[in-house]
Formats: sequence, C-alpha cells, structure tokens
Amino acid sequence: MYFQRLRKQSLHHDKVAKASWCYPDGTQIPYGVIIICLVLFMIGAFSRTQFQPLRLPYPPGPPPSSWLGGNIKDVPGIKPWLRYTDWKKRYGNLVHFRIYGQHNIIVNDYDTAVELCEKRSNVFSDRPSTTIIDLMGWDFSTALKPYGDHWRVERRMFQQAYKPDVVMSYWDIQTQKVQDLLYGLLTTPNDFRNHIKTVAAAVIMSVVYSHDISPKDDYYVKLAEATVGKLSESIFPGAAMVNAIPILRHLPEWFPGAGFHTFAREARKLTDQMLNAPIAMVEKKMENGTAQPCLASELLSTCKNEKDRMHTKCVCATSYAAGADTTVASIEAFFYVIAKYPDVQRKAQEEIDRVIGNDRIPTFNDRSSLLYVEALFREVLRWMPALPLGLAHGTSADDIYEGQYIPKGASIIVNTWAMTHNPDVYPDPDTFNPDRFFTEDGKLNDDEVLYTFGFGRRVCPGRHLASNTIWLTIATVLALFNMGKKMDADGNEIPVEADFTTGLMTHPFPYECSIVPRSDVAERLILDA
Ligand code: HEM
Repeated sequence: MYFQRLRKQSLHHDKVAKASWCYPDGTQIPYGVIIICLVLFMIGAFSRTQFQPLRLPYPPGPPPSSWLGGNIKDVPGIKPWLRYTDWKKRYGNLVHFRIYGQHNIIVNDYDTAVELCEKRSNVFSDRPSTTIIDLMGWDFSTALKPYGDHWRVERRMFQQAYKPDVVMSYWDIQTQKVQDLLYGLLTTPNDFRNHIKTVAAAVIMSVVYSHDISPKDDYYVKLAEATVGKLSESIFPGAAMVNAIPILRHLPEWFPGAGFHTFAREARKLTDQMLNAPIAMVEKKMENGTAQPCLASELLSTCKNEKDRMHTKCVCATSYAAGADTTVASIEAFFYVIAKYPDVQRKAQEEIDRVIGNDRIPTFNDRSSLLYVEALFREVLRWMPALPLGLAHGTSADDIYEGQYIPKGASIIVNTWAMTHNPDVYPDPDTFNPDRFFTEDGKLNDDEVLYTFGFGRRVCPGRHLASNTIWLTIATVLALFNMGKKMDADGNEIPVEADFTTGLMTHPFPYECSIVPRSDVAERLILDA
C-alpha cells in the first residue's frame, strides 16, 4: 500500500524526486534502504559542513547548544533582530552561528555590510538556498533567485522598470491611489489599516497590470496576499529542518516529520495562480485590444519566446510580492508614530502650512521644499525598518574577512535593525526624532537611511517607487488630518501602545487611534480631489 501511495505522490513531484525512489529498471527501492542511505548522506553532508578547510576561525558567536542542531535553540522565535543586536555587544560586528549544517553570519554594522555586500559583491550577492521556498514554487521570485543568469536578466528588467526617471511616470497613479486613501480615512477612519493595505496594493497592481483593484475582496489581491501569507507561515520546525538538510526533501510525504511536503504542495498551487492569473488577464486584454499601458503589457509585447514570457511573469509577480507589504509596513509605522508623537505631527503640519498653505493638497513637486517632512520620512524608515533583517544574502565562494573564515553557502543576515538603532550613530535610538537628520545650520544631513533598502547588487530596485508612495502618503495625511489618541466611553484617552510583529516584515499589532480632518477646508479638498 505504501508503494502505491508513494507512486501516487510521486506523480505530484518532479522528475528528480521520482527517479530517487526507483532503480533504473523502474523497480521500487525498499524504504529501509532509502532511509539508511538518507541517514548516511545526512551525516556525510553534515560532517562536511563541520570541516574547516582553511583552519581559520569562524567569526565569534554563541557556542552551539547541540551537536546536530547547533544554535537552533539560541535564535528566538520573536524579534530575533533584538537578540542579534545583543550579540553585537558580546561578539562584535560579525557574528557566526550554525543551525544544523547551515552557517549563518550576522552583519551588525553598516561599514562591514558595505565591505562585504558591496566591495566584495562578486562573492556576497547570492541568496541562501531555501528548500521549502523552492518546494513552494517561490523560486519564481527574482528576490530569491540565486546569483546567476536568470536573476541577471530579471534584475535588468526591474532596473529599467523602476529607475528614478521611469517612476516619475507613475506619479499620476500614485497620486490617484493616495487620494483614494485620503477619502477612505475621511469616511471610514476606523478602517485605516485596510486603507493602508489597499493603497500599497493598488499602486503596484495598477503600475504592473493596469488593474484597478476593487476596494473590497479583490480577487488578485486576495490571491497575492494568500500566497505571500504562505511564505510567512513557512517558518516552522519541519521547514527549518528541510532548509538545513535539503536532502530531506526526498522523504515521502507520509514520513514522520515530512509534513512540509503537504504544506509546500498547497502553497505551490497558490504560487502558480499568483504567477499566471494576472498575466493571463493582461494577455486577454491585449488580444481584444482593451489593454492599458502597464509594465506587464510593455514587457509582454517584447517577448520573443516562452523564456522571455516566464521572466516577465516572474518580474511582475515579484513586484507585488516584494513591493506591497513592505510599503504597507512603512506606512503603518508612520501612522503609529504620528498618533504617539503629537509634537512631531504639529511641527510637520506647521511646515506644510507655512510652505504650501492649507488650500491645496501637497504634491510630489513639493518634496524638496518640505525639509521636516523629509526628515520625518527618513525617521520612519529608521525607527521601524520594514525588513529589520533585510533579505539574507548568500556567499558563492569561501571568503576571509579580518582573519575569519566565511564559508561558501553561508547565509549573510544583514541586521538592519542594529544599524538603525546604533546609539553611536543615532543617539537615543528608540525615540522617534526627525530632528536627528538636521545639521547644526538647519540643513538636512546626507543620511537618507537608504541602507534600509539593502546593499550591493541585490539592493532593492523598487526603492524609488516605494519612497514616492510612502512620502506622498505621509505629506498628504499630515496636511489634511490630525491623528492622536481616541477617548473611551468615560472620556479617558486610550493609550497608543502596540508591539510589532515578527516576520520578514514587521507591522504594528492592532491598536486604536483617532483620525479626523484638520478643518472644513481639508475635508472639502479631499472630497473635491
Ligand atoms: C518600504 C518599501 C520597501 C522596502 C523597505 C524594501 C526593502 C528591500 C530590501 C531590504 C531588500 C533586500 C536587499 C538586499 O538583498 O540587500 C529588497 C529587495 C527587493 N525589493 Fe524591495 N523594498 C521595498 C519596496 C519594494 C518595491 C515597491 C518593489 C517593487 C516594485 C521592491 C522590489 C524588490 C526586489 C525585486 C528585490 C530583490 C532584489 C534582488 O534580489 O536583486 N521592493 N527590498
């Protein structure tokens, strides 16, 4: 029965997996043999990771708490960036730890990140291979692709689509979608978290697929959210195990501990739909002549073969996967801090009133005149970086840094949080204080906190688009609304207090705040926009 089951399952898997369980003549290999081979292979593979060819020390780090799992128990499930920042005090800017056979190097300061990810970008531009992510079909994502030809082609497409002069052509879309957000805040302020999610999704869906999302339950947005949600869920012990010991991917689904296969299979279905459904919609519109210009239609019209079409699908789907929730995280952080820091809000509003008056809504053309708003924007990125641990780089060769050994295949975790909360650079780092970006003579300093968008050849190509959406939201919301604490039924203020979630991206947990238009004029401006 097991054999039948395995055969059935193997229909779902790729050819490699099928071949692994049969002799060349097609006879099934007994499971006992397979398991013994797997165990031997794992021990062999694991021992190889322990072998240190150069006899140089790894960077310092916490001693492993178990021979097999290494430091698996030392990495907390909640906000690991705080533990890593603690390790910086004990071990320094470069910290090594191991989980099963996977070597991890935490980079805790800006200069070391530049040295490794930028100056040595020929070695430090890979991504760590993550088996569960491949099994889930997420290897479509340009952001997760290994440093190689496929990534290079798509990276070029990204750079073309989102370079500074091209993103200016998206200003109208962004203005329209931010106006929708303002209207939402005016009419249903308690629903502000949904409005924030909508603005980020609406900008990307419009830029990429020329799709105007429906305000509620948009099919494509729900699909993308469910797919991205699976990615966040993919951090569970079974997944960690198969990531660290990739050979385990060949375990049959029924095998104890191989439940990751079931999870991955379900996730893969969603991933395929997210990749294909919106592109099919654009292609249909192109066929019947109703397609509006957008990134997908532009790229599709230049495709010469199926390979080009595949790259187009990957770039378009990655735009949403990498660009929506990151933008949401930063806008949510802005809403949270503004409700918490009334003095900052007042100062920003004074500047907006003084520079542009209160009879129009700020536009992108005002950006260079609103210095305090710019400082506030930077402080949002710094105070709560959307990706506190960036996106891990990988090493494509062995390397030596200051006499310490960094092996090929190591995961390089850029601890952005430690950088944005380095008290030597940002005194009193937990306080939200835009003034820290001004020089003594009242000019903006040159720290644009751009490193929150990553380093080197893998730096975020969507940073200009993201910066524009976030800035316009900040400037217009400050110009038109007052945010602050809500009152309870007894007239007492409800404190604005929320912790932030753990994940690749971090968001505030739900909290309450009041959002009211600053004046009748502000209300009219929103309604007339
Ligand atoms: C606040 C918003 C955003 C933040 C904080 C952010 C941050 C980041 C970070 C930290 C990385 C990893 C960089 C590295 O590996 O060193 C990254 C990569 C990436 N981002 Fe963004 N991002 C944002 C918005 C966007 C948007 C709007 C798009 C697309 C339209 C986008 C597309 C990408 C892509 C494709 C990559 C992978 C690049 C590669 O691997 O070559 N991001 N982003």
